[in-house]
Amino acid sequence: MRLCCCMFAAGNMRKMSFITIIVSTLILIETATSLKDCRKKAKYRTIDGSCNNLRNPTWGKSDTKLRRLTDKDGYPMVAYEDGISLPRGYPNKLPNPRTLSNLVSDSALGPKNQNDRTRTGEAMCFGQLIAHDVIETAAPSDVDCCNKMDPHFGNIDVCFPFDVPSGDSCFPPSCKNFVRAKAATKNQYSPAYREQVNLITSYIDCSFLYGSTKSIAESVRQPNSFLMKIDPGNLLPTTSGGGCLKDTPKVRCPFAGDSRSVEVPYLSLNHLLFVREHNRLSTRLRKLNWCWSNEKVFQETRRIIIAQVQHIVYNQFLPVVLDKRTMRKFKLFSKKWGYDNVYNDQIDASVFSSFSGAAARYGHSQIMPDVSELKDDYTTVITHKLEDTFLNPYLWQQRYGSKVKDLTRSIPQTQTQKIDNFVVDAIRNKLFSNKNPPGTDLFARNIQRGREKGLPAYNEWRDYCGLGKYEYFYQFGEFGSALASVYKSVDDVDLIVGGLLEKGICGSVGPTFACILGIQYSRFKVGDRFWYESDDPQFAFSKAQLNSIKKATSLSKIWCTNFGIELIQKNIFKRPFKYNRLRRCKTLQDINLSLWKDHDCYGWSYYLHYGKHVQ
Ligand code: HEM
Ligand SMILES: [Ca+2]
Repeated sequence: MRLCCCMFAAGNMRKMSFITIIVSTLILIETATSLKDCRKKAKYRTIDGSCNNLRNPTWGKSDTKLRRLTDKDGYPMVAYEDGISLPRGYPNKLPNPRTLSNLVSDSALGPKNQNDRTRTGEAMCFGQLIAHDVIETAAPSDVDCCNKMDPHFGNIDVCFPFDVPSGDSCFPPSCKNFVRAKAATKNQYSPAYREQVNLITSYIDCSFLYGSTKSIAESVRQPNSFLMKIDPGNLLPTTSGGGCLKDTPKVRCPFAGDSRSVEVPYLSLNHLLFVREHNRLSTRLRKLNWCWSNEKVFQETRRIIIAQVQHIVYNQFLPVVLDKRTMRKFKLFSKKWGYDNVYNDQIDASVFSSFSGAAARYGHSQIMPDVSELKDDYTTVITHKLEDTFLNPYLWQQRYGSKVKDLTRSIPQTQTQKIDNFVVDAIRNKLFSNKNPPGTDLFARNIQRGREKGLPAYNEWRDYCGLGKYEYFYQFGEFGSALASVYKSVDDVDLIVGGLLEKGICGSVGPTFACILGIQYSRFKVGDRFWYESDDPQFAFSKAQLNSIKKATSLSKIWCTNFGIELIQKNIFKRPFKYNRLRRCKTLQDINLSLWKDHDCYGWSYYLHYGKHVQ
């Protein structure tokens, strides 16, 4: 057994190049079996992301495996303790995650004011929405790993709970439940190591709005219509059951294209934004092109909304996450005008594990401690503690959504927390405390998640990114000695811990996370056949339409139009300063939908009215 462990020690396993060969074989086999199902000339994306890549139709599809990057020698970036499935450091080679969380991410250890000087609350909220467009790792929800009576208790394949050590300032010594992400089912072509499953489409395709499966896609749409379902008050539609707080009246739990929409009000409001935008644009398209079928109006609207979101992500959102050099290095900005044929069918856009398990979670450090309302005088503020709002739709649902305007007026005016190693108490000490008291610690969970997913340690990623490994703890800066007190080696430091301790340029993420995010966001773009700047005649926008999307799309305009906000700055992710001052909503440009006027409809209309068909 000992021998076996040595053989498969985390580092050694990466030297097993046959795994890479097996992975590529697997992909080819998947391709061969499902290519025939693809409609090669389809104008619209499939809901589940299949057939985006015509050579490998399952790339980026929902309900497929997460990927691993391969290092320069072609070995996968994976680091299970036994090389196959045991969490990195298992059973006790690495520090307790809660101890680490207390040592490096307790906001009491940081400066008094941890607000970001330039970024707004929406920089955080939209970050979560986009994270929920690309990744939802499958995990069982009904297991209690701290309960001896649970059939999975003590089974490391399923359970990986952690202890709260004595002397904790918030929790009594106790066991914290932690269930491992579901292992993907294996077949003869699978890699030897455990892999996880992404339940949603990896593409930036607004699956948070339209769903990643046929059944969700159907349930969010109004039957026989081009519209999305809404509730009275123009709110998210509701259902009985769902993941809401148990005090929520039985039939009032909201649902959306992604199952996590009710996690926090910030997120629900962002979901609501795009439901409203879909209904706004589709209603206008229907008026413009009365001869289109409901399905055509729906799909054309979907295509425009996805283009808007892709444009916002790459030109407005990512620049507040990544420094300019990284944006340029990975060619993330769109071209100012016209088409840009970036598509490369060799690039797999599927999410890889260290993106979802660590780097893309940078946003947890940005979460603000309050949800606030801002009245229309733009000075009166009412705040609600974040911990009272988890899984609770009451705030924005009450009185047919009467508070939606005040809540959404506030988000672009509040400051987000800095991207750093500190995490607010609501998230680190009270996560879901209103559902399962006394709650849990999201930072500790992130550490535990990285280990159970076999993510290579921080230093491996520094090496991968060409940044050079750290040799001494002092290189981690002010928290180096805290790390030295619990880790045995610099090489052991967890990716999420080291990544968030790095300082980025002008408040963006540090170099290791910039590298991981840069690679993944480049793949989302270059690996997406339906990328909005494509000139593929099968589905491309006309040049005029594309230029209108580029020129007139801003999240600020979509926000103020759909929420009825009077004043907003042009760049919603940055606070209103000199060059980004507050202005009237109507002064911001809107997409020019008349460019979607279908002259065929007008020909028919003329024919019906005047008995003569003109083209
Ligand atoms: C606003 C409050 C937020 C809450 C309450 C929250 C909560 C959570 C929770 C409970 C998880 C699962 C943790 C685990 O067990 O592994 C999670 C995962 C994640 N979060 Fe957040 N989060 C928030 C905001 C954000 C933001 C702002 C971002 C990014 C900018 C983000 C990115 C992610 C990512 C990428 C994952 C991994 C998803 C997966 O693999 O399924 N979250 N979050
Ligand atoms: Ca998606």
